[in-house]
Amino acid sequence: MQGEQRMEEQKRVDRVMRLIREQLGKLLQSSSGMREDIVDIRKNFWDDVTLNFEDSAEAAESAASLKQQAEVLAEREHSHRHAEQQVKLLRKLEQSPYFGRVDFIEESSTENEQIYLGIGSMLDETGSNYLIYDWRAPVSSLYYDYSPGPAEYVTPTGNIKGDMTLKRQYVIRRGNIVSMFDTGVTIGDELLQEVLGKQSDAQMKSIVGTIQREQNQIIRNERARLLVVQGAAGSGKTSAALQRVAYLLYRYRGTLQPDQIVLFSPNSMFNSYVATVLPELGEQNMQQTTYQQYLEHRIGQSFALEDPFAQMEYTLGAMDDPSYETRIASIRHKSGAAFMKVIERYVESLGESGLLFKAIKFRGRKLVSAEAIEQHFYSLNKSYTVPNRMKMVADWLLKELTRLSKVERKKQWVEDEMELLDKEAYIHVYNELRRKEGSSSESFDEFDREKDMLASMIVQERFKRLRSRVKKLRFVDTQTLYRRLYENEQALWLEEVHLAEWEDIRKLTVEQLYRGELTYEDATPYLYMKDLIEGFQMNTSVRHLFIDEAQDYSPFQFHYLKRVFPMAKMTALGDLNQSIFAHAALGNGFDPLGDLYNKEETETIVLTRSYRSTKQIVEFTSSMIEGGSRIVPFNRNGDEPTITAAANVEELQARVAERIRTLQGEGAQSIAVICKTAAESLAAFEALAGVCPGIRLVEKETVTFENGTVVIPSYLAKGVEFDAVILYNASRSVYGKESERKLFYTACTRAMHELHLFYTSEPSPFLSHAFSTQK
Ligand SMILES: Nc1ncnc2c1ncn2[C@@H]1O[C@H](COP(=O)(O)OP(=O)(O)OP(=O)(O)O)[C@@H](O)[C@H]1O
Repeated sequence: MQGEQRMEEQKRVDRVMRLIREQLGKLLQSSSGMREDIVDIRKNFWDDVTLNFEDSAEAAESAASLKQQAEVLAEREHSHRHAEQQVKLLRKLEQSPYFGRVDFIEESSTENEQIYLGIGSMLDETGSNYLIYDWRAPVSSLYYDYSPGPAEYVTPTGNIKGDMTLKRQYVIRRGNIVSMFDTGVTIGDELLQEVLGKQSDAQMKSIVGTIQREQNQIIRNERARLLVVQGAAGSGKTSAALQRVAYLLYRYRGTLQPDQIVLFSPNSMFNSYVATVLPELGEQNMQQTTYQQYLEHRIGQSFALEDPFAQMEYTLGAMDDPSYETRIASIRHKSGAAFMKVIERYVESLGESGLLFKAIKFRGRKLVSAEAIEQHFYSLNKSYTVPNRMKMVADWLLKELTRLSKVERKKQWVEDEMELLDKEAYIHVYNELRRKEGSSSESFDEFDREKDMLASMIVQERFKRLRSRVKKLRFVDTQTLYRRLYENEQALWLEEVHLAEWEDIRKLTVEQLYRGELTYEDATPYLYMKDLIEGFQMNTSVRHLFIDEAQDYSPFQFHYLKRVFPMAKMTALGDLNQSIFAHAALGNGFDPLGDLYNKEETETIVLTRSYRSTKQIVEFTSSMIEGGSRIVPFNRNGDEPTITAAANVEELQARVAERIRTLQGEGAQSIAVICKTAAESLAAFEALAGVCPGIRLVEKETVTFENGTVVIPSYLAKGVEFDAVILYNASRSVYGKESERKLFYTACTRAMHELHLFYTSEPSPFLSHAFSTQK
């Protein structure tokens, strides 16, 4: 029976493969025809339109002809792009046409329909029956959500109920069924076993064939304004997020463009790590960025801006700094949503008095003084908001500039510059005058008017920068205003800051700001203040915001993002056990998303099954954290993690090098030596480079993720995985403080198949459980 079924299925695969090849052949032929057409049209574009501008009727006809030709070209280009996408999809289907099947009898029918699922849809030769359904089609969710038995799926027009009579999975390679099995459980473990047992790629994998039920809920969620995914390390949060992007682009094709989806990822290297997953699914990529990139874009050159990794290096390594405790308190305080209130009150008070402006200067002279701007601002009706008044000030300044530019034209410097003008400028002015006055006049004041015009041209050119600065509201002194927030010790806006450390935080911040430094914890509050004064720079075109590693964002940052992207639904994916930033490191109840949206708009999905690591590694790592017993390992066995003691650093390095060579010898594709900080990484790299050829150092500037052997600081390894992880120095002296527990856990959970830890003198206390179970 089994054999017969398999033969039947193979026959179907053969038929589908034949059709794929036929369709591919036809498409290639017609698409090459289309390409030639396009090249032809582009080449002969101007020959095929009739251009005649003699009178208005002729000109209108020319315009129509031009438009028509452009439309033909656009239409061909569109069809060609579509054909190309279709070719790409068929090429992928040719590798493996489908991975699953469900048989389903709808409640109102007796027909047992067979639904085959693949990475894209395909119709039969009649064009009316689906041979393969796209995995994102409504009916396909049956496969992910149910076992055989009563089942239903959601369509845009309502729910369809029925009975699933069969669920089958396939592994098909180049047109041959390699394996096939019927499954009772949601998605059979056998296939997952096979997928997870593989070596890691340099890029993230697409998981369409083995998406789990809980993951499917994330992927297809359409209701929630805020979808929170709290999932254990390696539970597929990032994977599900990427499939969700693909799903949304499919579900809303035609209305949702890839650039209306933004993914905030933990670092630039991570972008290259996930970059290829979506094209793999046949989609163009969404926009990817990091929070730091956004800050840099907004803050520009105004300050020397610290990045989150520099902040992390400080919190991990600068315990000897006398201001250390103050800085940590400062980070915590400025990360909270309550601090937003302080800034709001401050800006409110600025509406009454205290705003600071910069004079508009030109050639070393003040054109409009700061006092004049201030006076104008406060003369405006106070019932207008601060940003509205700011806009009015800008309009007033632009008018002032127009007036002042006329005065400026008479200045000697203009005369001087005129002498230096080249011939083209003169010709240009001459022609302009002719154009304005018609060809007739050769009047006596010609020379004066030419001079006037040249002067106006020179001044206008130089005033351009001033105007653009005014339009950007650069006349507001936001840098000093931010410092003032801290300078005044008894200010009203600080009323609610009941913090023992506040006095020290205040002083420390003022010092930093005097030095022109803006710390990472100050960056978002600064922007918030700036936006409250100048008006929010909102992005209303983005419809979906994905925040990966959400636990690394502060509540303040989340509220801020919500304001910047007011039209976007938010999907926040995180693991509180991997909260490695100082603002969260100690608070176990830390919940950055607490009150972002109200309850009706928020949905939370918890993932507890961990797919990345072997059972042994999951059991080992989950013993390090509170609530770790809730993490369910996927049933995939491997070697126990090892913990090796070394007498001193030299021996530790020799042992690590030996382990690397063994792993390389065993064929591990990706090996990471994870260190705590950048400084430790550099030292490790220098010690290992001579003895482990090909080893590379990953730094925060590294932008591409590649396979091989790397030395990497813990916080850059976030979100990424490796076949084997070596924890370079798991000594108590390195990971001893409670606040380092989550960092340690994050580092260890990067391992897929093997985990090896090394230490000198005393092991980290986070390993105590591992030791007690070893004995
Ligand atoms: N349904 C699935 N089928 C096959 N592989 C899966 C599935 N879900 C997750 N994986 C694999 O598990 C690994 C971990 O997934 P992913 O990186 O998305 O997890 P994560 O929750 O974002 O992890 P972390 O928080 O630790 O960075 C990846 O190799 C991914 O391909």
